[in-house]
Parts: sequence; C-alpha cells; structure tokens
Amino acid sequence: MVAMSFYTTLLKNGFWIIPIAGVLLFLIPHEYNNNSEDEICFSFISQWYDTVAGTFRNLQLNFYRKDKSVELYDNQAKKIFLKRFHLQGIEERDFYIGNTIVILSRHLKIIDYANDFTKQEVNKRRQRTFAMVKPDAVSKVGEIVTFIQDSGFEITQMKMVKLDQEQAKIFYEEHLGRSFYRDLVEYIASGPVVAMELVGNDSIANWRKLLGPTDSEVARLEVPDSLRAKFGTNNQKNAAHGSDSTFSALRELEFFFPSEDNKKQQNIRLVTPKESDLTTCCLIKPHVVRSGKLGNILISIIKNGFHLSALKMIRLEKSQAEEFLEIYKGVVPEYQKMVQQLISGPLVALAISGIGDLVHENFRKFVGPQDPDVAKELRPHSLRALFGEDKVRNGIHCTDLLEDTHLEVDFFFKILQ
Ligand SMILES: Nc1ncnc2c1ncn2[C@@H]1O[C@H](COP(=O)(O)OP(=O)(O)OP(=O)(O)O)[C@@H](O)[C@H]1O
Repeated sequence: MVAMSFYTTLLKNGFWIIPIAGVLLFLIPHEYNNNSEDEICFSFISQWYDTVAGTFRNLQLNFYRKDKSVELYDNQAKKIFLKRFHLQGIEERDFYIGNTIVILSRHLKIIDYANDFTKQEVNKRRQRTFAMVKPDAVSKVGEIVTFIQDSGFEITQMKMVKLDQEQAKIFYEEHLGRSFYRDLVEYIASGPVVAMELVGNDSIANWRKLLGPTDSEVARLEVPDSLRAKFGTNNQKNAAHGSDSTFSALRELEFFFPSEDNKKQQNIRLVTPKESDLTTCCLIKPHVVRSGKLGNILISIIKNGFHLSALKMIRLEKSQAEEFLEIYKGVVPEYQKMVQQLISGPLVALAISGIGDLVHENFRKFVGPQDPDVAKELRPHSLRALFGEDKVRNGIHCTDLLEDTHLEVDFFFKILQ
C-alpha cells in the first residue's frame, strides 16, 4: 500500500516511473518525455502576477501538443499548480517567449524555456526576422501585410515609425562608403516606415526569398511573384527590407523593438497624429489579427479614402482593457466578454484621419452597426458586415462619441507608449 501511494504521488508530481530489471526505478519528469509523438510536451517558464500575494510568481507552463492541453507546475513548491486540461482556442504557435497566455483569467507571460527540447523545437519552427515596409510602399501596407500573412508568416510586432537621418545612418551603417549610402539614408528618413517582427519556419531565408532581387525592375523580369516585383519601383525604392542573417535579425529587431534596457537610448519616434489633426481611433481586434485578415482590413480602410496617421500592434493587460472600455461597464451586457476579447492576443491600434472634418462620423458609418448580423442587413459593405462574427468578435472597435476621439487616440499612442 505504502509503495503504491509512493508511485501515485510521483506520477501526480510530474514523473514517469520506468521499472528496470524488475526492481530499480528510473524516474524522469513528464516534460522530458518528448520522444513519443503522442506525448510531446513543450515546457516554458511563465511569469504571473499574483494579485493576492502582490508578487510575481514563476510557474512552469506545459503544453501538450496532442490534445492542446495545458498544465501549470510550481517548481518551487514541487507540485502541480493547475491540473492538465484542454484550453480552448490555443494553438502550438501561441507558445513562444514574450507571448502572454491567458489561462482561467490568469495572464501568464512566457519568459523562458524550461528545457532544451522545447528551446530547440520552438526555435526551429519560430525563427524571428525583421521586416520593414519602406517609405515608398507605406500606402500599400495592407497589400504587403496580406502578402506576408498569405506566405505563412505571423506578424508578432508591428509599428509605424519615422527614423531621423542619424538613425537611418546607424541602421544602414554596413553600407557606409558605398556610392548609394547618402541617398539611401535620405530616402529611408524621408517618411514613415512600418517595422515588423515576422515569425515562421526558417523565416530569415524565406522572407529574403519572397522579397526577391534588390532592384524591383530586375525582380519584375526574373521573379515576377516576388514582393519587390509587385510593390517596388526601382533599385532604391524597392518596397521592403529583410534581415540577411541571424545576427542582423537580432540587431535590427533590437534597433526597432528594444528590450527594456535599451528603450531610452533608441528613441525611435512612433508616428503619432499632430494635436491639430482630426483623427478617430480604430482597433483591429485580436480575433481578426489571428485569422490573417489584418491586411484585408488595412486595404479596405485605405481604399475607402481614410489615412493611417498612426499604427501599432499591442497586447493589452486586463486592467488596460478594462480602463479603455470603462464607458461600457454596466451599460453593455457584453462588457466582460469585450474585455476578454481585447486581451486575447495582439491587436492593431490605428489613428484614422480622412478628407474633411467628418472623419469620426464617416469612419463609424464605414465600420457599421455593432452587431455584424445587423450590419449585414443594413450596411453589407461595412467592415463589421465583412469581418465580424458576433457582437463581441465584431472585427473592429471605433470611437463612439466625437468628444472621445482624442482620448482614445492618446490612450494608445501616448499613454501606453
Ligand atoms: N545601386 C543602388 N542604387 C540605389 N540604391 C541602392 C543600390 N543598391 C542598393 N540600394 C538600396 O540600398 C538597400 C540596401 O542594399 P543591399 O545591397 O543591402 O540590398 P538588399 O539586401 O536587397 O536590401 P535590404 O538590405 O534593404 O533588404 C537596398 O534595398 C536599396 O534600397
């Protein structure tokens, strides 16, 4: 009996027990048993803010590929924190360093790998690279995002920024001394660019391949399906950039998306609307970003005469989503579900401007009624009719009241900087 309960305790605490020669026991933790395809488990160290204790806690987050189940293990206390269960809506691609997984309303930020197997597997499938839409192609950002998503990449960071001459010089310093260096610096600093982190299988090489030859004219002749053939102009104005090695990818990602230590030094200016600009706020909700339709929405917004005065991808904390949606609290029955939708993954915030002074009203009409079913009846060409699924997953948030437009734009582009 004692022996049985000993084995049971070991199993419950994450160990497999393998009898050897009928006597000895060989114990290995569950997460290291990754050889069998059936029980592949990826293990991460996640950080969770425990509001009761008022401290951050590290928990081991295990993801079982076969049934998409998760489990939380407390390494300090050496016991299961949350028993394995199937987590709806979660995919293998959601597990990477920096992402936040929401489990029963707990926000767990993945901060490290818990073992080498996980590190190797995730790194193989989730290589990061840097991509940039250059000034000549920012007006085609929707088409380029669609091209990227249709090619199987995931966009995990994105923002519209403006480099000054000094920053452009540093970014392209490897070309210092070449005949085109000065012109290149001027061109890159001549207008906004859209910086992105792309994630995918062998993404550095694959993204370079999709870009095509440097000269867009050559690209049109030699690789007509390439991005530069489709969206570039010439040798210099060639629509987009891609890192050419692992080293460059790390350097360039750190340059545009600096880690906490470097944030103050880099100071690359996010493009924000001027105080005097009439703008309204638009959020492309996480379910749309996840479904790969972000590019289509951007195309639609631009084609309908609106202008993107600011753009950034962001992951909201629960408290931030609650603050942003506070005016709906107690008014709209779906308030809690709306908060959950906003924090369920990255969203894209936009400041929209347009022709004339009716941008707020015109954009609201273009977005359509809150309920996509009503939108399909009344305004079949509106964004919510085309991209919404239900009242909560309705594709887009836009500012309701004219007097709130500045507040909402500032919330995303000043307060949450
Ligand atoms: N001969 C040239 N004349 C003008 N501009 C050029 C010339 N060659 C390159 N450029 C510009 O400098 C950029 C960097 O040149 P590089 O040789 O690294 O090309 P690339 O690796 O294809 O492009 P990128 O580094 O932007 O991804 C080019 O993308 C282009 O914008």
